[in-house]
Amino acid sequence: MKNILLVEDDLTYSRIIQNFLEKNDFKVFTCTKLNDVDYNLKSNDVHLVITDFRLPDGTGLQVLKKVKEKNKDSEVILITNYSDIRIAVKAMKMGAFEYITKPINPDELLVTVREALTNENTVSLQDKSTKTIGIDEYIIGNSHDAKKIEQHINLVAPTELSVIVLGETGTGKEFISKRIHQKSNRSDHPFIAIDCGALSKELAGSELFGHVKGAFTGASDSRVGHFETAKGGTVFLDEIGNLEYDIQIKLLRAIQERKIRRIGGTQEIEIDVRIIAATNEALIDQSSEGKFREDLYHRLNEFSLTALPLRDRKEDLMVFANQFLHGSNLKLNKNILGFSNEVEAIFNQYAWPGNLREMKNIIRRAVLLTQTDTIQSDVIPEELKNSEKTVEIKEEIEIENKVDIASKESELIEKTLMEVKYNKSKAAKMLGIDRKTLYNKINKYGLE
Ligand SMILES: Nc1ncnc2c1ncn2[C@@H]1O[C@H](COP(=O)(O)OP(=O)(O)OP(=O)(O)O)[C@@H](O)[C@H]1O
Repeated sequence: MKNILLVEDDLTYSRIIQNFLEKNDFKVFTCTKLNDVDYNLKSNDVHLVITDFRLPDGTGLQVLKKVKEKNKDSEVILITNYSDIRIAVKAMKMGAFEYITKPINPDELLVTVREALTNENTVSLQDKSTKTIGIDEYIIGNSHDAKKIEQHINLVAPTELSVIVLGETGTGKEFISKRIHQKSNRSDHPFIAIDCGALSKELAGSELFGHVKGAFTGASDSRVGHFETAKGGTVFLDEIGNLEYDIQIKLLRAIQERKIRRIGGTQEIEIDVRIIAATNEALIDQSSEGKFREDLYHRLNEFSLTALPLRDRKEDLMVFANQFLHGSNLKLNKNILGFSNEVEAIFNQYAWPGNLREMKNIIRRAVLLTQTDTIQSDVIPEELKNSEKTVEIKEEIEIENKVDIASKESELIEKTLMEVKYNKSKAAKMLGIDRKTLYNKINKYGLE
């Protein structure tokens, strides 16, 4: 029996969900606050967490962060209101398995829970494991751009070049990377996907390169890192822009020397991996601003590919929609034939901030709720029907991202300055920027 932790402060609601899931053979633990999550994760062998967004002492995103810190492969389902679409997109970006919206449709909840728990990556929160992606069908698309991406994949796959895949969240960067691996000479060896955003600062080095027994408090056994596990295969570094600066240095050394040393160890271990990294476009700016090491960026960027946002792939839009419809029909045992003209029109004007992932989720939900043979607009979320709001959401997401990057950059500069006792030449060197840029940034963020 699989164990679920439900974090919901509305006790009536919590009881209803708990009863419903227990009737369907799940064991459900409940708590009402963010503060109680740690205790519950520790004391119960939890396989899946379902959390409401609004909690009395925090948010579902904080729950998500806690769970992912404990084990990045564990799945979290977030419950939101329709009006919280931006939160939902953010949650997906942070690694939530799915978001479902209130009022909860029991069938939708059950399908989502079952999917999360049968996901081949799902492991108990008490386990530790790396993530390998499932074999979902890869769709090429019909547009000129889509065909060009496929050509580039075919071109670069058999080489040993490191690749950077650029693109917004949910555009298929991981899918593209996996396809490169599958078409490469390394395809019989592992494809190890690492979400750099979910690596904790303390354990990132150990996750990537392993550690020896006693290397740090809590290292009671030695451990093999992802670079060794991936021997002969491909390491996929997702959200590479989130790697801590000191890990960037270690990574650069590993790539250059083709050798690693486990944390706390003295022995040099040869590695045989190809690296594919994914990021959003901001990495180029981050690199020139010193947040991401330029030398590492160039090492990784021997070849680059860009996954286009869905809103710029109008020709491919319905190809994806129909394929996702087909996939959902199979999964949910339905036989829905297509979309109404109105739904197609809605899809065409929507900005799709969550790109393919968002589309797949919306179609799956629509399939679940449709009782006729065509998907009509009544099962499509309201947000999609209001294009002005769509543009607004997109702009707000962009602003949020910018603010986020700026605050991280300011933190990094401050930390570096403190480390080198405010010696600006040293700080600029460590950050990989010139002194003038550093002075400008100190002024910009008021760090003096
Ligand atoms: N070419 C494709 N064919 C079919 N489905 C796809 C394709 N690309 C992406 N998808 C669907 O979109 C989802 C998101 O893709 P993926 O995880 O590769 O995006 P991503 O850009 O790596 O996202 P993130 O930036 O959030 O890590 C996948 O789970 C898959 O269902």
